[in-house]
Amino acid sequence: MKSLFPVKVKEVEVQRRGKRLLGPVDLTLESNGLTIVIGPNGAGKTTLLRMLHGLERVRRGSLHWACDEETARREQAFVFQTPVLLRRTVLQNIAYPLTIRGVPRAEALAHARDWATRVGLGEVAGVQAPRISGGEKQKLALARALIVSPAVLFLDEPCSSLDGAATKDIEAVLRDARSAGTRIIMSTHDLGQAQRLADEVIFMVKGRIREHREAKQFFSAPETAEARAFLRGDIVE
Ligand SMILES: Nc1ncnc2c1ncn2[C@@H]1O[C@H](COP(=O)(O)OP(=O)(O)OP(=O)(O)O)[C@@H](O)[C@H]1O
Repeated sequence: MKSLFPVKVKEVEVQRRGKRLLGPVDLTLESNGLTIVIGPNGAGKTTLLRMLHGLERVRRGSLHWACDEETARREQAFVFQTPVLLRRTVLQNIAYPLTIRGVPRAEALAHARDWATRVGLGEVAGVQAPRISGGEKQKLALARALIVSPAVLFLDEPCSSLDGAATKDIEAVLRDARSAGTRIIMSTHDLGQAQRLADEVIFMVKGRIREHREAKQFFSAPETAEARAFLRGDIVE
């Protein structure tokens, strides 16, 4: 399969009801590393991820993956901050992306069972998905995204309402996915999580990318005054 990377974003703007939510943004993402998007509330982190995933209408500028559009679309998965679950069992939810791709039911469920165990949902595999806890729902969403081995995985604050144990489990699954070759791009409010996971950081303020750098450099010597203030814990507007 042809690589999706580099993906090139040139002067992209996203607007809603005449208000600019994002941009203009220039960004090139290479094929390696885990990218963490950080910045104050309302900085445009979610909109950036949605734009890259093709969920936002790009009003100005261009977005190009290195492959054809159909491959790019097929090879991406997105884990939303509040996962949408089917009113079925945990196992059936995890198997769903395979069943809609025509994988035989027994095979899809066997694969889903494997994923349920990997993300720590083995015990609740037969429970109706709406009844599981918030942390378990995020694990389900992650397993359901990873079961198709996407080339790219977007996650929008996947641990925002989770306790330490669930966060630790999810970070372990993400590290494994990265080692297995999935290119991860995720937003977080949690600076500790950003430091634990990031290979590179995108720092946003007011719909613009202010820094895009290797994580160690960003955290040890941020270039902009806004990033320095943000890392100190000051309010950045
Ligand atoms: N559906 C919408 N209609 C109008 N404005 C919106 C909509 N969704 C988001 N916005 C605005 O767009 C801007 C960027 O929002 P976005 O959710 O991308 O930021 P964020 O950095 O992810 O924020 P947070 O950290 O609070 O999740 C914000 O000013 C937000 O109020």
